[in-house]
Amino acid sequence: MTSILSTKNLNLSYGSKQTLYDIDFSFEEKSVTALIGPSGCGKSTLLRCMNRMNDLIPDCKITGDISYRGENIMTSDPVLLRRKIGMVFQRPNPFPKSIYDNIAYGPRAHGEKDKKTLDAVVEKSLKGAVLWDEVKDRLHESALGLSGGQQQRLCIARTLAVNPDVILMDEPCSALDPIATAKIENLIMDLKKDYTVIIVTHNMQQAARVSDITGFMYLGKMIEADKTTTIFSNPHEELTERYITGRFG
Ligand SMILES: Nc1ncnc2c1ncn2[C@@H]1O[C@H](COP(=O)(O)OP(=O)(O)OP(=O)(O)O)[C@@H](O)[C@H]1O
Repeated sequence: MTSILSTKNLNLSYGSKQTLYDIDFSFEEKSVTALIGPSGCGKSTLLRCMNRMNDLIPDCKITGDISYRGENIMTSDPVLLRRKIGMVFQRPNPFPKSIYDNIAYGPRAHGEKDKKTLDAVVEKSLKGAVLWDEVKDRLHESALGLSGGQQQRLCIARTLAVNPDVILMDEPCSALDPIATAKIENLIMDLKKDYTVIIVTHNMQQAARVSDITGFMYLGKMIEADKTTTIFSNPHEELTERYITGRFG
């Protein structure tokens, strides 16, 4: 396995409140990594560091290194970085536009004007997010008319449309019912053939089902990270065991 993103001595504070402590972590290419841990332990904060979403938060101070394919992300262009490291949020957030225009938005913003090319990107991205068959006959209808689960797959398709390398997912199923959740989970397992996926989840069964590697965080520290099967069957740290057996959190 090859490391695609890594952190070294990563510390982060919001104002005077330190939230991440000395995180040393490597994310492996074309695999699914789940970040788990009790509420407030810093999972989303760590995820947001990976495409510099925390830059948008005033008073957020980061020290240490984060590298993406060997390059320091703190000195790279954040717009290009976010194209390569896309993000899917907790609540589906389609634009109030047609299904087609949601997907074409990113490529157009990057200068693509050719209709045939855009048509092909829209089809490929929707197929990649396993949504094409459900929407191919209504591409020019509003995305807001889709169900919650369809909207979340649309948001994943919108991320795929700009040809990312890594997809960050922050609790992507927390607003969805079990059937829609199962579809997204299957999609995540499919996506790792072509992409690196990092997912924050509160749902330990979900982490166990979809991820190859799991990192357990507690109070801003990465307590333990290992193969998901090891974390859930034979964790090294007692704290991890207590968390995964439901004794706290
Ligand atoms: N924009 C912000 N400004 C100030 N503090 C923040 C901000 N975002 C998060 N925090 C604080 O940082 C800590 C970690 O939050 P974070 O959202 O990363 O945790 P989490 O593990 O993802 O939690 P949850 O599982 O509840 O989403 C919390 O104490 C939170 O209140």
